[in-house]
Amino acid sequence: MKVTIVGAGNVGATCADVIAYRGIASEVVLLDIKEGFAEGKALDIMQCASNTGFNTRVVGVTNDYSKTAGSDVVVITSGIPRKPGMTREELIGINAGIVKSVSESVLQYSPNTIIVVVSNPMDTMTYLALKATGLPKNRIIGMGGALDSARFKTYLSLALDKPVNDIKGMVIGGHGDTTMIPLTRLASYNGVPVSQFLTDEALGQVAADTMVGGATLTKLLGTSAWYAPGASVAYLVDSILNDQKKMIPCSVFLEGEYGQDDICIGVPCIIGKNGVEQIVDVELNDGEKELFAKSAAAVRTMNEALSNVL
Ligand SMILES: NC(=O)C1=CN([C@@H]2O[C@H](COP(=O)(O)OP(=O)(O)OC[C@H]3O[C@@H](n4cnc5c(N)ncnc54)[C@H](O)[C@@H]3O)[C@@H](O)[C@H]2O)C=CC1
Ligand SMILES: O=C([O-])CC(=O)C(=O)O
Repeated sequence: MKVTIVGAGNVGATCADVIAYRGIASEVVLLDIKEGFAEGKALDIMQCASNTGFNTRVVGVTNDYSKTAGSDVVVITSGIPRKPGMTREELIGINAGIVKSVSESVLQYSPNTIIVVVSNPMDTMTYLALKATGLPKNRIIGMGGALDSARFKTYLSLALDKPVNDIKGMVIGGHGDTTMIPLTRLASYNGVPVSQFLTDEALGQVAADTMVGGATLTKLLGTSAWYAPGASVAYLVDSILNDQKKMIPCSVFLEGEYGQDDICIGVPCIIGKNGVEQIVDVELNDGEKELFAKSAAAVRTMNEALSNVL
């Protein structure tokens, strides 16, 4: 199985590293516009193989899309990240043009591929990739919910002082500081609702920390995060390539689901070899429905800014 990752920066290279290390694909192509950069990252990752025990071939190329031909999955991480104090939405001016041209270029060589969009503002970039390529909606997947849910589970684990892998939880809605919706009501510690162990105040704090999870890291690091984002993309790619049919919140095109139309936004999906195989209809309560509608309204406003590229 072959995966191409466009953008060999922090997120793209980390994703390639996790995919190789875990043997998720037999070949990974890293592509970047910076001369020699992807080649260097690929070589560095390949030189881990004998000491960590993987056999994945990692190839780096400078803007040569012919080397990406026949990819089963293409991950788009190309574009600029935010700096402290910025929102993801402020990246649209530069990233929209990049995501549009990259998604068109990859399809020339991999017409049957599934595209995973990572570049921010991710929900709007996913919508742009879908509209620009005209691909069927099951083949365009925005990655944000897998990461936000990982952060949610991390903060729950810290608040509960329990192992993170005993905790289940999902974040839906937009991938923005104010648009994501951590589903605290449905989160559990080995099947037991976390509300049995945490006060409303503590749960509210977990939700608030989750929502600004990316901003917190951006402030600490001076640029946005990459370890958990790269691992979250690899987790999603694994579910596609190995047809795991995991339920993962992803930004996908809605046609009536969750009361929304003509928008890409995070909802729980079954992810397998066909990409988005099902949108799972979780019964939300009135408060959650209201938050989802507000989140969708904000994403829709952002999408209006695409009128000059679409
Ligand atoms: N959806 C999510 O959950 C997350 C999204 N992100 C987003 O991912 C994007 C990448 O973040 P980082 O890797 O930290 O940035 P980075 O700056 O480390 O890497 C971006 C790379 O894209 C390359 N690039 C730019 N234009 C290109 C083009 N036309 N073709 C090929 N490559 C091109 C640059 O040369 C650079 O190497 C940002 O937009 C960031 O906001 C980051 C983390 C999580
Ligand atoms: O915070 C950012 O800008 C990058 C991102 O989407 C994340 O880490 O969640």
